[in-house]
Amino acid sequence: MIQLQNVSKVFQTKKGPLYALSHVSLDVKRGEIFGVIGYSGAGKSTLIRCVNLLERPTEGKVYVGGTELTALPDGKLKEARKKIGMIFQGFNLLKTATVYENIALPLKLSGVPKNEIQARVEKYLAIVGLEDKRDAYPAQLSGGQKQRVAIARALAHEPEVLLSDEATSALDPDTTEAILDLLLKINRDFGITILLITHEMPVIQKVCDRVAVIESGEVVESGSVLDLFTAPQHDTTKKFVDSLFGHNLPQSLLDSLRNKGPIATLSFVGTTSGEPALAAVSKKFDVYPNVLSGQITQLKEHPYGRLTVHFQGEDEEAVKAIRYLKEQGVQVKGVEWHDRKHKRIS
Ligand SMILES: Nc1ncnc2c1ncn2[C@@H]1O[C@H](COP(=O)(O)OP(=O)(O)OP(=O)(O)O)[C@@H](O)[C@H]1O
Repeated sequence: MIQLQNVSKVFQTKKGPLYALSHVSLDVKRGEIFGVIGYSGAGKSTLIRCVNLLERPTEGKVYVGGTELTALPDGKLKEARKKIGMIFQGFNLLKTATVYENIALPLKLSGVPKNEIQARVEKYLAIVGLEDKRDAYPAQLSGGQKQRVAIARALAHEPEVLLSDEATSALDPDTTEAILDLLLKINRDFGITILLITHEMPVIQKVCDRVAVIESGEVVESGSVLDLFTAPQHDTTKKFVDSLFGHNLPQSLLDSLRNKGPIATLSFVGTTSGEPALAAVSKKFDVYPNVLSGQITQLKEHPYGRLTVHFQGEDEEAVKAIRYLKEQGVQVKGVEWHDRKHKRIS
């Protein structure tokens, strides 16, 4: 549905050319929610603005719905952009216009007939749950309500694609949840393909099917959210995933426990695989697994758990226990022994 082929964007600065994007290729499939995550300055805004050509790539091709936008003359580009809605961190509402007018005016400008405008505004205000605010001004709304108006404004053009530029970054956690639920609903009920950029891993975790990690203008890793959570390859991806699971156990505790058996990080997908396997370990082997910290979290489709476990007992028994867990499909990582010389577990 959205394809970036070898897209680069170079800004000319006083210090010379700056590659905000460097040979980026992405393929977002129809109907999916695709996230791009990266730290500040990684190139996220430039990337999303290249999709609707708010920013024109210096090099490369951009396709939306099979049309190469980068090849269109201005008139046709304007038409093609109607298929692409966009929402922003700062909402971008007209302060002097009511909620109704904020949604209606852009429709009028793009030539939608008057009776159709009213029907659409009412329909999409109902979908975002703001029928009672139609005559309010933006200043009279909360951040979450402003973003709902912006979403209704985007949907009123009945786009095939919605671009979300850090849409929840200015919102508190509860409001973020509610807006993300609304994006999930829009994706599910209208089949709208969503491309979002964010620096927040919980956003990726909650709504995305696939994700690309961007750093210094380059995609350093991409894949399904599940694959990136369970087997991150690049250091930046690991940092993002770890940010959700930091354990912060005191070093003195870890040092003293390591003398009595290894400490390992277990990860598993689904509620059934990890915990029962761990419970079986104490019955099958002469080892006592103590959970030092842990979290089971919900990815869009699957529960995903990560536990830090101390295996108290003789090393030989701990080796067997860890091997057994791996056989049960549990990923075992970061095994720390007090004496590493004789341990290899495959
Ligand atoms: N118009 C511009 N002129 C010059 N440099 C720019 C311009 N726009 C962006 N840049 C630079 O391009 C790089 C990527 O910027 P971009 O805004 O895309 O990053 P980002 O990941 O969205 O960051 P943030 O999360 O802080 O918004 C940065 O080094 C930025 O300074």
